[in-house]
Amino acid sequence: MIYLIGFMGSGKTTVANELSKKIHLPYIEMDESIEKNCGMSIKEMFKTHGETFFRDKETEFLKSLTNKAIVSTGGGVVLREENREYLKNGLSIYLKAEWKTIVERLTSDTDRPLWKGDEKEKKQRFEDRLKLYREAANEVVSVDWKTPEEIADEIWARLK
Ligand SMILES: Nc1ncnc2c1ncn2[C@@H]1O[C@H](COP(=O)(O)OP(=O)(O)OP(=O)(O)O)[C@@H](O)[C@H]1O
Ligand SMILES: O=C(O)C1=C[C@@H](O)[C@@H](O)[C@H](O)C1
Ligand SMILES: [Mg+2]
Repeated sequence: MIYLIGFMGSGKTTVANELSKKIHLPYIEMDESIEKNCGMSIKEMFKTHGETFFRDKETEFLKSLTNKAIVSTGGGVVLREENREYLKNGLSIYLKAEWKTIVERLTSDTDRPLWKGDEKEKKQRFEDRLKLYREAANEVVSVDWKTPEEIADEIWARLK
């Protein structure tokens, strides 16, 4: 299993799509799959059942995958230690983005329930997560100033 991990907006979905075409492996979108399984959007899930409910579903889904695939994970999948250990046992690639890159990409986003609050709150969440991504990663790839294709090529080169 190849897991792409990283903060919201780092490009996991975009790069998973690109990598999938390159190496002919199916790609799974964790957020979307969980939404489908639960019959509601993540935004709705946070609102009606709370974050813990979503995090339980996330761990459950992560551990349920069996067939080899590229998995675009949710940005917060690294919050639980058991998930970090699980990811590290596969092949997990951390798409590392600068704060500035994230802000540029998510400026007008309203769908991500944890992309909220003032700039300071969002930046704090970003900084608190950095060490968790590193802890869960087998490989780190910087994504700033690179096209999705260049990033997919770099990942592919490291996998060979
Ligand atoms: N390398 C890139 N260069 C320029 N724009 C990019 C790049 N990668 C992603 N983007 C853009 O940034 C935004 C966020 O990307 P994407 O949805 O792939 O991130 P994500 O890591 O999957 O986020 P989330 O964790 O919230 O699902 C999208 O609008 C996407 O088109
Ligand atoms: O960073 C996070 O905690 C999240 C990222 C998204 O991918 C979703 O999984 C959800 O919005 C939570
Ligand atoms: Mg995504």
